[in-house]
Amino acid sequence: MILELDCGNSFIKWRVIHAGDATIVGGGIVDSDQALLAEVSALPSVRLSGSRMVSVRSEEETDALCLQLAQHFGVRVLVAHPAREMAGVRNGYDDYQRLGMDRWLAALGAYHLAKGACLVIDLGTAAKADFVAADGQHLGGYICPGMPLMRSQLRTHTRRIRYDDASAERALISLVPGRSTVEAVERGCVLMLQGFARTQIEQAQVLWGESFTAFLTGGDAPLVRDAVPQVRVVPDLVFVGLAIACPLG
Ligand SMILES: Nc1ncnc2c1ncn2[C@@H]1O[C@H](COP(=O)(O)OP(=O)(O)O)[C@@H](O)[C@H]1O
Ligand SMILES: CC(C)(COP(=O)(O)O)[C@@H](O)C(=O)NCCC(=O)O
Ligand SMILES: [K+]
Repeated sequence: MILELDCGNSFIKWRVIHAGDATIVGGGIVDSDQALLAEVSALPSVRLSGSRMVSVRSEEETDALCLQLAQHFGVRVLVAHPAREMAGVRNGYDDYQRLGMDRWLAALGAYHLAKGACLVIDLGTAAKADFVAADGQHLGGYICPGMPLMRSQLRTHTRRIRYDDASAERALISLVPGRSTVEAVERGCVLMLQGFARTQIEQAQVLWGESFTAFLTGGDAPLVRDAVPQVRVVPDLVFVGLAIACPLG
């Protein structure tokens, strides 16, 4: 069994797959290293033969987690590193090492699935878009604040915007103009995300007409999927790319 990890700025996404056929044994989303160790340990009869990881966290945090995983489960963790070119995709950044590894792997995964021009919209802590042309050239992309950052900026930099998580969730049953602070903020931020996603689709249409595949991923993908019906929602897109970048026998 292989443990796969996607360490974002807010959450660690993990799953355990069978080494042979990649069927999924279990998985989850956790907000700390401790919670990760606890959840993976709680899987019944799990025997890990290897592990692979993508991380956008600091080198120190990433190394510390790898060490804990090695001590806990006795596995060496393969960590994905930047590349100029991989699996037919050429990194489009001026300095390829600066491109976020989650973006790079999602682009590899998308190109692998699309086998042609593709757009990735990834809605996590940050909202990201990346464009890969039909010949595999990564054209670059965009980074904006995602839902958690938009929310916390408003809460932090205003004096009268305060509400709890439960009312935030209730506010999103509809997107009509808000009649309370929580509704106005939550719905406003979702419309911003939807606008971001739509604009990226329009950019792709300008580049490629209708000859492209758009992918939507990241924890907040459900908030925009109805606004961009032409996208393919692939929650594990980063893991698709991770398997390409870090093959394990
Ligand atoms: N089960 C879940 N646990 C935590 N966040 C979730 C969950 N499902 C959806 N989300 C949403 O996903 C967002 C985080 O997305 P994610 O792609 O994991 O971010 P990152 O990779 O930056 O850590 C949160 O803002 C939250 O709204
Ligand atoms: C843009 C990001 C912060 C997104 O992180 P996430 O929302 O996945 O937690 C990450 O991809 C990153 O640190 N990128 C490096 C900068 C860049 O891609 O240009
Ligand atoms: K991410």
